[in-house]
Amino acid sequence: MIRRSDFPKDFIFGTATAAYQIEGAANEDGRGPSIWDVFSHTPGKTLNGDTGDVACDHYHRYKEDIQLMKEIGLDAYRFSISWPRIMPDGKNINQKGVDFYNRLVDELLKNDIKPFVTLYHWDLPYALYEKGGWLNPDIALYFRAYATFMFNELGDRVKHWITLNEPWCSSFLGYYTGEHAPGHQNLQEAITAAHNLLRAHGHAVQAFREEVKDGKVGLTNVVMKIEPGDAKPESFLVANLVDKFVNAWFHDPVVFGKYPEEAVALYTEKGLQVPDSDMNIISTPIDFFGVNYYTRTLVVFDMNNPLGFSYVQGDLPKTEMGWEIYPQGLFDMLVYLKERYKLPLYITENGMAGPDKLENGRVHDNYRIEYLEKHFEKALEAINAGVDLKGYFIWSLMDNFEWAYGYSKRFGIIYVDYNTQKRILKDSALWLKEFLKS
Ligand SMILES: N=[N+]=NCCCCNC(=O)[C@@H]1[C@H]2[C@H](O)[C@@H](O)[C@H](O)[C@@H](CO)[C@@H]12
Repeated sequence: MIRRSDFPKDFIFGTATAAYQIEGAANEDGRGPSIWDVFSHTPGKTLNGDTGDVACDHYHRYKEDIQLMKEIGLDAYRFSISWPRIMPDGKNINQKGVDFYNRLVDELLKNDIKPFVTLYHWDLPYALYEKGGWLNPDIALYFRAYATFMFNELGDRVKHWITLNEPWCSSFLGYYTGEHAPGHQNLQEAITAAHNLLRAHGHAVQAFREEVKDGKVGLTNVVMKIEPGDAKPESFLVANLVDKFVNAWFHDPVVFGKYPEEAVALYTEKGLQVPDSDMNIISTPIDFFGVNYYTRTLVVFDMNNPLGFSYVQGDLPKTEMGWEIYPQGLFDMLVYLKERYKLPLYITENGMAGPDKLENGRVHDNYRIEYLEKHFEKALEAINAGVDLKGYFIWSLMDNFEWAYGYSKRFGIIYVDYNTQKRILKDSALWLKEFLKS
Protein backbone atom coordinates (compact mmCIF):
# COMPACT_ATOMS: atom_id res chain seq x y z
CA MET A 1 0.00 0.00 0.00
CA ILE A 2 1.52 3.33 -1.05
CA ARG A 3 2.34 5.79 1.72
CA ARG A 4 3.03 9.50 1.72
CA SER A 5 6.46 8.80 3.22
CA ASP A 6 7.39 6.88 0.04
CA PHE A 7 7.51 10.27 -1.71
CA PRO A 8 10.37 12.80 -1.37
CA LYS A 9 10.13 14.83 1.83
CA ASP A 10 9.44 18.13 0.04
CA PHE A 11 6.97 16.62 -2.45
CA ILE A 12 3.66 18.53 -2.27
CA PHE A 13 0.13 17.18 -2.46
CA GLY A 14 -2.71 19.52 -3.34
CA THR A 15 -5.98 19.95 -5.14
CA ALA A 16 -6.87 22.12 -8.13
CA THR A 17 -9.83 24.23 -9.21
CA ALA A 18 -10.55 27.06 -11.67
CA ALA A 19 -12.31 30.40 -11.21
CA TYR A 20 -15.23 29.98 -13.61
CA GLN A 21 -15.89 26.45 -12.39
CA ILE A 22 -16.26 27.23 -8.68
CA GLU A 23 -16.54 30.98 -7.86
CA GLY A 24 -20.03 31.96 -8.99
CA ALA A 25 -20.76 35.64 -8.18
CA ALA A 26 -20.55 36.11 -11.93
CA ASN A 27 -22.06 39.61 -11.85
CA GLU A 28 -20.92 40.68 -8.40
CA ASP A 29 -18.43 43.32 -7.25
CA GLY A 30 -17.75 44.61 -10.73
CA ARG A 31 -16.83 41.35 -12.48
CA GLY A 32 -17.26 41.59 -16.23
CA PRO A 33 -18.47 38.81 -18.56
CA SER A 34 -16.03 36.24 -19.94
CA ILE A 35 -16.39 34.20 -23.12
CA TRP A 36 -17.64 31.35 -20.89
CA ASP A 37 -20.41 33.53 -19.41
CA VAL A 38 -21.64 34.29 -22.92
CA PHE A 39 -21.09 30.71 -24.18
CA SER A 40 -22.88 29.03 -21.24
CA HIS A 41 -25.78 31.47 -21.58
CA THR A 42 -26.11 30.61 -25.27
CA PRO A 43 -28.88 28.00 -25.66
CA GLY A 44 -27.60 24.52 -26.56
CA LYS A 45 -23.98 25.04 -25.63
CA THR A 46 -23.97 23.41 -22.20
CA LEU A 47 -25.89 20.46 -20.74
CA ASN A 48 -29.27 21.64 -19.37
CA GLY A 49 -28.12 25.20 -20.10
CA ASP A 50 -25.95 25.08 -16.95
CA THR A 51 -23.85 28.20 -16.32
CA GLY A 52 -21.17 29.36 -13.86
CA ASP A 53 -23.44 32.13 -12.50
CA VAL A 54 -23.50 30.53 -9.02
CA ALA A 55 -21.37 27.35 -9.35
CA CYS A 56 -20.03 26.46 -5.85
CA ASP A 57 -20.43 30.05 -4.61
CA HIS A 58 -16.77 29.87 -3.66
CA TYR A 59 -16.50 33.66 -3.98
CA HIS A 60 -18.47 33.88 -0.71
CA ARG A 61 -17.55 30.48 0.84
CA TYR A 62 -13.77 30.47 0.32
CA LYS A 63 -13.02 30.56 4.06
CA GLU A 64 -15.11 27.43 4.67
CA ASP A 65 -13.49 25.73 1.68
CA ILE A 66 -10.02 26.53 2.97
CA GLN A 67 -10.95 25.02 6.35
CA LEU A 68 -11.86 21.81 4.50
CA MET A 69 -8.48 21.84 2.71
CA LYS A 70 -6.82 22.24 6.09
CA GLU A 71 -8.88 19.42 7.62
CA ILE A 72 -7.76 17.11 4.80
CA GLY A 73 -4.17 18.25 5.37
CA LEU A 74 -3.32 19.56 1.89
CA ASP A 75 0.08 21.18 1.40
CA ALA A 76 -1.00 23.37 -1.53
CA TYR A 77 -3.97 24.61 -3.52
CA ARG A 78 -4.00 25.42 -7.24
CA PHE A 79 -6.63 27.95 -8.31
CA SER A 80 -7.07 30.39 -11.18
CA ILE A 81 -7.66 34.12 -11.26
CA SER A 82 -10.69 35.38 -13.15
CA TRP A 83 -9.24 37.89 -15.62
CA PRO A 84 -12.66 39.57 -16.08
CA ARG A 85 -12.91 40.00 -12.29
CA ILE A 86 -9.61 41.92 -12.36
CA MET A 87 -10.15 43.75 -15.68
CA PRO A 88 -13.88 43.70 -16.58
CA ASP A 89 -13.20 45.56 -19.84
CA GLY A 90 -9.85 43.87 -20.42
CA LYS A 91 -7.88 46.96 -19.40
CA ASN A 92 -9.10 48.87 -16.32
CA ILE A 93 -8.69 47.48 -12.81
CA ASN A 94 -11.70 46.45 -10.72
CA GLN A 95 -10.34 46.86 -7.17
CA LYS A 96 -13.05 44.70 -5.56
CA GLY A 97 -11.97 41.83 -7.78
CA VAL A 98 -8.35 42.32 -6.76
CA ASP A 99 -9.37 42.43 -3.10
CA PHE A 100 -10.96 38.99 -3.37
CA TYR A 101 -7.73 37.34 -4.47
CA ASN A 102 -5.76 39.14 -1.78
CA ARG A 103 -8.21 37.79 0.81
CA LEU A 104 -8.02 34.30 -0.70
CA VAL A 105 -4.21 34.21 -0.72
CA ASP A 106 -3.95 35.60 2.82
CA GLU A 107 -6.45 33.02 4.11
CA LEU A 108 -4.50 30.18 2.45
CA LEU A 109 -1.19 31.35 3.92
CA LYS A 110 -2.81 31.78 7.35
CA ASN A 111 -3.71 28.08 7.12
CA ASP A 112 -0.26 26.99 5.90
CA ILE A 113 -1.52 26.12 2.43
CA LYS A 114 0.78 27.09 -0.45
CA PRO A 115 -1.01 28.96 -3.28
CA PHE A 116 -0.29 27.92 -6.88
CA VAL A 117 -1.91 30.47 -9.18
CA THR A 118 -3.04 29.93 -12.78
CA LEU A 119 -3.40 33.25 -14.59
CA TYR A 120 -5.66 31.96 -17.38
CA HIS A 121 -8.07 29.06 -17.10
CA TRP A 122 -10.28 29.80 -20.13
CA ASP A 123 -12.35 32.79 -18.94
CA LEU A 124 -11.20 35.47 -21.39
CA PRO A 125 -12.84 38.87 -20.78
CA TYR A 126 -15.59 39.13 -23.39
CA ALA A 127 -14.50 42.72 -24.09
CA LEU A 128 -11.21 41.32 -25.41
CA TYR A 129 -13.02 38.67 -27.44
CA GLU A 130 -14.85 41.56 -29.10
CA LYS A 131 -11.41 42.89 -30.08
CA GLY A 132 -10.61 39.54 -31.73
CA GLY A 133 -9.69 37.58 -28.63
CA TRP A 134 -7.00 34.93 -29.18
CA LEU A 135 -7.10 35.68 -32.93
CA ASN A 136 -5.82 39.24 -32.39
CA PRO A 137 -1.99 39.33 -31.99
CA ASP A 138 -2.40 42.26 -29.55
CA ILE A 139 -3.98 39.84 -27.06
CA ALA A 140 -0.45 38.85 -25.99
CA LEU A 141 0.18 42.40 -24.78
CA TYR A 142 -3.18 42.63 -23.00
CA PHE A 143 -2.25 39.36 -21.25
CA ARG A 144 1.21 40.70 -20.40
CA ALA A 145 -0.37 43.76 -18.76
CA TYR A 146 -2.77 41.55 -16.76
CA ALA A 147 0.05 39.20 -15.74
CA THR A 148 2.33 42.08 -14.73
CA PHE A 149 -0.42 43.57 -12.59
CA MET A 150 -1.09 40.24 -10.83
CA PHE A 151 2.62 39.52 -10.27
CA ASN A 152 2.91 42.94 -8.64
CA GLU A 153 -0.25 42.43 -6.59
CA LEU A 154 0.37 38.88 -5.30
CA GLY A 155 4.01 38.12 -6.12
CA ASP A 156 5.18 38.94 -2.59
CA ARG A 157 3.12 36.00 -1.25
CA VAL A 158 2.59 33.75 -4.32
CA LYS A 159 5.78 32.11 -5.54
CA HIS A 160 4.41 29.48 -7.93
CA TRP A 161 2.64 30.64 -11.09
CA ILE A 162 1.19 28.98 -14.18
CA THR A 163 0.58 31.26 -17.15
CA LEU A 164 -2.02 29.23 -19.09
CA ASN A 165 -4.10 26.15 -18.39
CA GLU A 166 -4.20 23.80 -21.38
CA PRO A 167 -3.79 26.07 -24.43
CA TRP A 168 -4.72 22.97 -26.51
CA CYS A 169 -8.25 23.15 -25.07
CA SER A 170 -8.52 26.94 -25.45
CA SER A 171 -7.46 26.74 -29.11
CA PHE A 172 -8.65 23.38 -30.45
CA LEU A 173 -11.83 22.91 -28.39
CA GLY A 174 -12.60 26.64 -28.55
CA TYR A 175 -11.79 27.31 -32.21
CA TYR A 176 -11.80 23.91 -34.05
CA THR A 177 -14.31 21.48 -32.52
CA GLY A 178 -16.37 24.36 -31.07
CA GLU A 179 -17.34 22.43 -27.93
CA HIS A 180 -15.76 25.12 -25.72
CA ALA A 181 -16.03 28.93 -25.75
CA PRO A 182 -16.00 30.85 -28.04
CA GLY A 183 -17.43 27.93 -30.08
CA HIS A 184 -15.73 28.55 -33.43
CA GLN A 185 -15.13 25.71 -35.89
CA ASN A 186 -12.18 26.71 -38.03
CA LEU A 187 -8.85 24.86 -38.03
CA GLN A 188 -6.89 27.88 -39.23
CA GLU A 189 -8.32 29.94 -36.38
CA ALA A 190 -7.33 27.19 -33.93
CA ILE A 191 -3.73 27.29 -35.17
CA THR A 192 -3.67 31.08 -34.98
CA ALA A 193 -5.23 31.09 -31.49
CA ALA A 194 -2.72 28.48 -30.30
CA HIS A 195 0.14 30.66 -31.50
CA ASN A 196 -1.20 33.78 -29.79
CA LEU A 197 -1.77 31.80 -26.59
CA LEU A 198 1.88 30.73 -26.68
CA ARG A 199 2.97 34.30 -27.42
CA ALA A 200 0.92 35.49 -24.44
CA HIS A 201 2.60 32.81 -22.33
CA GLY A 202 6.06 33.99 -23.42
CA HIS A 203 5.28 37.62 -22.68
CA ALA A 204 4.02 36.69 -19.22
CA VAL A 205 7.22 34.75 -18.49
CA GLN A 206 9.31 37.78 -19.51
CA ALA A 207 7.23 40.00 -17.20
CA PHE A 208 7.56 37.43 -14.41
CA ARG A 209 11.36 37.57 -14.56
CA GLU A 210 11.17 41.32 -14.02
CA GLU A 211 8.51 41.27 -11.27
CA VAL A 212 9.01 38.15 -9.12
CA LYS A 213 12.70 37.42 -8.70
CA ASP A 214 12.27 34.56 -6.22
CA GLY A 215 9.33 32.80 -7.88
CA LYS A 216 8.81 29.89 -10.27
CA VAL A 217 6.69 30.06 -13.42
CA GLY A 218 5.52 27.36 -15.79
CA LEU A 219 2.95 26.30 -18.38
CA THR A 220 0.29 23.63 -17.84
CA ASN A 221 -0.69 21.44 -20.77
CA VAL A 222 -3.11 18.58 -21.06
CA VAL A 223 -0.85 15.58 -21.73
CA MET A 224 -2.51 12.65 -23.43
CA LYS A 225 -0.91 9.27 -24.02
CA ILE A 226 -1.68 8.72 -27.72
CA GLU A 227 -1.71 5.06 -28.77
CA PRO A 228 -2.75 3.19 -31.94
CA GLY A 229 -6.29 1.84 -31.71
CA ASP A 230 -5.51 -1.19 -33.89
CA ALA A 231 -2.52 -3.23 -35.06
CA LYS A 232 -2.20 -1.63 -38.52
CA PRO A 233 1.28 -0.12 -39.14
CA GLU A 234 -0.40 3.06 -40.43
CA SER A 235 -2.11 3.49 -37.06
CA PHE A 236 1.26 3.50 -35.31
CA LEU A 237 2.38 6.26 -37.67
CA VAL A 238 -0.84 8.19 -37.08
CA ALA A 239 -0.48 7.85 -33.30
CA ASN A 240 3.00 9.35 -33.51
CA LEU A 241 1.63 12.20 -35.64
CA VAL A 242 -1.32 12.96 -33.34
CA ASP A 243 1.10 13.04 -30.42
CA LYS A 244 2.88 15.85 -32.27
CA PHE A 245 -0.40 17.74 -32.90
CA VAL A 246 -1.62 17.49 -29.33
CA ASN A 247 1.40 17.21 -27.04
CA ALA A 248 4.53 18.44 -28.81
CA TRP A 249 2.66 21.36 -30.43
CA PHE A 250 2.36 23.06 -27.03
CA HIS A 251 5.65 21.93 -25.50
CA ASP A 252 8.26 22.15 -28.29
CA PRO A 253 7.88 25.91 -29.05
CA VAL A 254 8.24 26.72 -25.33
CA VAL A 255 11.53 24.83 -25.02
CA PHE A 256 12.97 24.56 -28.55
CA GLY A 257 11.39 27.68 -30.13
CA LYS A 258 9.79 25.72 -32.97
CA TYR A 259 6.74 23.62 -33.80
CA PRO A 260 7.19 19.88 -34.55
CA GLU A 261 8.12 19.68 -38.23
CA GLU A 262 5.96 16.67 -39.16
CA ALA A 263 2.84 18.43 -37.91
CA VAL A 264 3.79 21.73 -39.60
CA ALA A 265 4.29 19.84 -42.88
CA LEU A 266 0.86 18.26 -42.71
CA TYR A 267 -0.88 21.55 -41.91
CA THR A 268 1.01 23.31 -44.71
CA GLU A 269 0.12 20.49 -47.12
CA LYS A 270 -3.53 21.18 -46.28
CA GLY A 271 -3.05 24.84 -47.22
CA LEU A 272 -3.03 26.09 -43.60
CA GLN A 273 -0.73 28.91 -42.43
CA VAL A 274 1.47 28.01 -39.46
CA PRO A 275 2.74 31.20 -37.78
CA ASP A 276 6.36 31.41 -36.68
CA SER A 277 6.53 34.91 -35.19
CA ASP A 278 8.03 35.65 -31.76
CA MET A 279 9.47 32.18 -31.21
CA ASN A 280 12.21 33.89 -29.19
CA ILE A 281 9.52 35.26 -26.83
CA ILE A 282 7.56 32.00 -26.75
CA SER A 283 10.72 30.10 -25.77
CA THR A 284 11.65 32.39 -22.87
CA PRO A 285 12.93 29.77 -20.38
CA ILE A 286 10.41 28.46 -17.81
CA ASP A 287 10.97 26.70 -14.47
CA PHE A 288 8.60 23.73 -14.88
CA PHE A 289 5.86 22.15 -16.96
CA GLY A 290 2.47 21.49 -15.35
CA VAL A 291 1.05 18.15 -16.48
CA ASN A 292 -2.71 17.58 -16.63
CA TYR A 293 -3.07 13.83 -17.16
CA TYR A 294 -6.41 12.02 -17.39
CA THR A 295 -6.29 9.19 -19.85
CA ARG A 296 -4.95 7.77 -23.07
CA THR A 297 -6.37 8.51 -26.48
CA LEU A 298 -6.60 5.82 -29.17
CA VAL A 299 -6.33 6.77 -32.87
CA VAL A 300 -6.49 4.84 -36.11
CA PHE A 301 -5.57 5.61 -39.71
CA ASP A 302 -8.67 7.02 -41.42
CA MET A 303 -8.54 8.32 -45.00
CA ASN A 304 -12.04 9.82 -44.62
CA ASN A 305 -10.88 12.27 -41.97
CA PRO A 306 -9.26 15.52 -43.22
CA LEU A 307 -6.24 14.92 -40.98
CA GLY A 308 -6.02 11.20 -41.81
CA PHE A 309 -7.02 9.77 -38.44
CA SER A 310 -10.01 9.18 -36.20
CA TYR A 311 -10.45 8.50 -32.50
CA VAL A 312 -11.60 5.06 -31.35
CA GLN A 313 -12.94 3.84 -28.01
CA GLY A 314 -10.67 1.58 -25.95
CA ASP A 315 -11.96 -1.37 -23.91
CA LEU A 316 -10.50 -0.48 -20.49
CA PRO A 317 -12.83 0.53 -17.63
CA LYS A 318 -13.93 4.15 -18.09
CA THR A 319 -14.87 7.13 -15.90
CA GLU A 320 -18.14 9.08 -16.21
CA MET A 321 -16.42 11.13 -18.92
CA GLY A 322 -15.96 7.97 -21.02
CA TRP A 323 -12.19 8.27 -20.48
CA GLU A 324 -10.28 5.03 -20.01
CA ILE A 325 -8.61 4.57 -16.63
CA TYR A 326 -4.97 4.13 -17.67
CA PRO A 327 -2.41 4.91 -14.95
CA GLN A 328 0.45 3.54 -17.07
CA GLY A 329 -0.05 6.50 -19.40
CA LEU A 330 0.87 8.86 -16.57
CA PHE A 331 4.20 7.10 -16.05
CA ASP A 332 4.87 6.96 -19.80
CA MET A 333 4.18 10.68 -20.32
CA LEU A 334 6.14 11.84 -17.25
CA VAL A 335 9.20 9.94 -18.49
CA TYR A 336 8.65 11.18 -22.05
CA LEU A 337 8.42 14.82 -20.91
CA LYS A 338 11.51 14.48 -18.70
CA GLU A 339 13.59 12.95 -21.47
CA ARG A 340 12.47 15.40 -24.18
CA TYR A 341 12.43 18.69 -22.21
CA LYS A 342 14.57 18.08 -19.12
CA LEU A 343 12.40 20.33 -16.91
CA PRO A 344 10.94 19.81 -13.43
CA LEU A 345 7.31 18.70 -13.52
CA TYR A 346 4.19 19.14 -11.41
CA ILE A 347 1.08 17.04 -11.97
CA THR A 348 -1.24 20.04 -11.94
CA GLU A 349 -4.35 17.92 -12.57
CA ASN A 350 -5.27 14.26 -12.28
CA GLY A 351 -8.58 12.82 -11.15
CA MET A 352 -11.82 11.28 -12.31
CA ALA A 353 -15.52 11.94 -12.71
CA GLY A 354 -17.45 9.25 -10.86
CA PRO A 355 -21.05 8.08 -10.35
CA ASP A 356 -21.03 9.79 -6.95
CA LYS A 357 -24.19 9.21 -4.92
CA LEU A 358 -25.02 10.79 -1.58
CA GLU A 359 -26.13 7.98 0.78
CA ASN A 360 -26.92 8.82 4.42
CA GLY A 361 -24.60 11.81 4.28
CA ARG A 362 -21.69 9.88 2.76
CA VAL A 363 -20.28 9.28 -0.72
CA HIS A 364 -18.60 5.89 -1.01
CA ASP A 365 -16.37 6.67 -3.98
CA ASN A 366 -14.05 3.66 -3.60
CA TYR A 367 -13.48 3.80 -7.38
CA ARG A 368 -11.92 7.25 -6.95
CA ILE A 369 -9.70 6.02 -4.07
CA GLU A 370 -8.51 3.18 -6.32
CA TYR A 371 -7.99 5.61 -9.24
CA LEU A 372 -5.89 7.94 -7.10
CA GLU A 373 -3.88 5.13 -5.50
CA LYS A 374 -2.98 3.68 -8.89
CA HIS A 375 -1.97 7.09 -10.27
CA PHE A 376 0.00 7.92 -7.11
CA GLU A 377 1.87 4.64 -7.59
CA LYS A 378 2.74 5.54 -11.19
CA ALA A 379 3.87 9.01 -10.14
CA LEU A 380 6.17 7.43 -7.53
CA GLU A 381 7.44 4.96 -10.13
CA ALA A 382 8.32 7.95 -12.36
CA ILE A 383 10.19 9.64 -9.52
CA ASN A 384 12.14 6.43 -8.93
CA ALA A 385 12.88 6.36 -12.69
CA GLY A 386 14.55 9.77 -12.34
CA VAL A 387 11.73 12.19 -13.14
CA ASP A 388 12.03 15.45 -11.18
CA LEU A 389 8.36 15.42 -10.16
CA LYS A 390 7.72 18.02 -7.45
CA GLY A 391 4.04 17.81 -6.72
CA TYR A 392 0.63 16.35 -7.45
CA PHE A 393 -2.66 18.29 -7.56
CA ILE A 394 -5.86 16.27 -7.63
CA TRP A 395 -8.61 17.49 -9.91
CA SER A 396 -10.68 18.55 -8.12
CA LEU A 397 -11.07 19.88 -4.59
CA MET A 398 -14.84 19.84 -5.02
CA ASP A 399 -17.51 19.04 -7.59
CA ASN A 400 -17.89 22.00 -9.93
CA PHE A 401 -19.02 23.35 -13.32
CA GLU A 402 -17.58 20.84 -15.79
CA TRP A 403 -17.70 23.14 -18.84
CA ALA A 404 -20.04 21.86 -21.58
CA TYR A 405 -21.14 19.01 -19.26
CA GLY A 406 -22.40 21.50 -16.71
CA TYR A 407 -22.87 20.08 -13.21
CA SER A 408 -23.49 16.54 -14.43
CA LYS A 409 -19.91 15.38 -13.91
CA ARG A 410 -18.50 15.18 -10.38
CA PHE A 411 -14.67 15.27 -10.12
CA GLY A 412 -14.42 16.46 -6.53
CA ILE A 413 -13.06 14.69 -3.48
CA ILE A 414 -15.64 16.91 -1.76
CA TYR A 415 -19.29 16.52 -2.75
CA VAL A 416 -21.27 19.71 -3.42
CA ASP A 417 -25.03 19.67 -2.96
CA TYR A 418 -25.87 22.49 -5.38
CA ASN A 419 -29.34 22.98 -3.87
CA THR A 420 -27.93 23.88 -0.48
CA GLN A 421 -24.24 24.54 -1.33
CA LYS A 422 -23.43 22.06 1.44
CA ARG A 423 -19.98 20.49 1.19
CA ILE A 424 -19.55 16.81 2.19
CA LEU A 425 -16.16 15.06 2.31
CA LYS A 426 -16.37 11.97 0.11
CA ASP A 427 -14.64 8.76 1.24
CA SER A 428 -11.79 9.75 -1.10
CA ALA A 429 -11.22 12.91 0.96
CA LEU A 430 -11.19 10.85 4.16
CA TRP A 431 -8.78 8.41 2.53
CA LEU A 432 -6.54 11.29 1.36
CA LYS A 433 -6.53 12.74 4.89
CA GLU A 434 -5.15 9.44 6.22
CA PHE A 435 -2.76 9.03 3.29
CA LEU A 436 -1.27 12.47 3.96
CA LYS A 437 -0.47 11.35 7.51
CA SER A 438 1.00 7.98 6.42
N1 LIG B 1 -10.52 12.21 -25.05
N2 LIG B 1 -10.03 12.67 -24.14
N3 LIG B 1 -9.62 13.05 -23.25
C1 LIG B 1 -8.91 13.77 -22.40
C2 LIG B 1 -9.03 15.23 -22.79
C3 LIG B 1 -9.09 16.02 -21.59
C4 LIG B 1 -9.29 17.46 -21.99
N4 LIG B 1 -9.88 18.17 -20.87
C5 LIG B 1 -9.15 18.44 -19.80
O1 LIG B 1 -8.00 18.14 -19.67
C6 LIG B 1 -9.85 19.20 -18.70
C7 LIG B 1 -9.02 19.84 -17.73
C8 LIG B 1 -9.37 21.26 -17.31
O2 LIG B 1 -8.20 21.95 -16.88
C9 LIG B 1 -10.39 21.31 -16.17
O3 LIG B 1 -10.91 22.61 -16.08
C10 LIG B 1 -11.49 20.28 -16.42
O4 LIG B 1 -12.51 20.41 -15.43
C11 LIG B 1 -10.83 18.90 -16.34
C12 LIG B 1 -11.87 17.77 -16.43
O5 LIG B 1 -12.46 17.77 -17.71
C13 LIG B 1 -9.78 18.72 -17.39
